[in-house]
Amino acid sequence: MTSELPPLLVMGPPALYSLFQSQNSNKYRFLDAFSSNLPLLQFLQTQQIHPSSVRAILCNPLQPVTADVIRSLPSLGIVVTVSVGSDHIDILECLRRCIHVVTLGTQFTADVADIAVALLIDVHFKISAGDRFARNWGPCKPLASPSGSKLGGKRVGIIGLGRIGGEVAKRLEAFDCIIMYHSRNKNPSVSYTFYSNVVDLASNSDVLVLCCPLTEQTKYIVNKEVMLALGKDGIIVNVGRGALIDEKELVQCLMKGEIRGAGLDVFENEPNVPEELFALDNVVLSPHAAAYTLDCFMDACEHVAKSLDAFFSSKPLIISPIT
Ligand SMILES: O=CC(=O)O
Repeated sequence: MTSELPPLLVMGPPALYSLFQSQNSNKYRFLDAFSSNLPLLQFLQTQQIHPSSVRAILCNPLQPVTADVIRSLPSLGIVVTVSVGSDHIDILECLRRCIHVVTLGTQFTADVADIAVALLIDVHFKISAGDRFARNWGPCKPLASPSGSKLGGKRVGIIGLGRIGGEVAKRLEAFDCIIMYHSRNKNPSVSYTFYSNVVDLASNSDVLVLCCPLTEQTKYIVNKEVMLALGKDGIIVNVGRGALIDEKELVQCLMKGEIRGAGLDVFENEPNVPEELFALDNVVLSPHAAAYTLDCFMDACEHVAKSLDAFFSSKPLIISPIT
């Protein structure tokens, strides 16, 4: 019976799909390529699936959908990713083959913006560092050093004022922060100061929040020059992609006190996190989990289900713009 279901090649950790899988196990035969160590074609062989019968991939940023993967599946017609970003998918190859690429729309926006603000507050007020301190607080220990200054009035430079960046701005305005931004284009519908140059934005900011997609143009958009321009009182928050920052330089700047701190949800070579960061109290780390609530997952599942249903019944797809 299950062998008659259309195969759905799953590329990404099963935990991310378990909810979707539990709701749709009667519709698709789930092929967990992520947990297999075999090359794709060999894996399919072990499942007795011919490559030409795979028409759909469900993926997430932890496993790339490369041109080689796409080329090995001659009937592939859709790649659905449980993410807003699509940098893990070879989009050019998909375009060349007219393969639909479906990303999430607004399902993760609010949670990611909330976590960006949470990371900033944590780094600024040293909440996680204070938590570690409090657990070993003894009568002879000095109090932790004060956190410096108020969050209100801080100049926050947002890199990428899209849906998530806009929500971060809205939240931080409520904390009386002064918002400024860098984006591909100036947004005429907001009054925040626009900087076309990231170094200029950094020199005029106390905090940089990275919310933009990773592309050839944005890789290492925060390099050493930008970090030095931000300066030793500056904080960086990254909820975009690890490779938006030159991570080696970031580690050096944090260790040398050339910037004040960082709140990081994403890393350049996930799941590897630079070990030097573990000993630093001015860093708050999060395992690419900014959109990790059940609510988000339920919304994402609905979107994925609708997209795959539409594809397999040849109906129009709801396609979010690729960012
Ligand atoms: O990383 C998560 C996403 O792109 O949604």
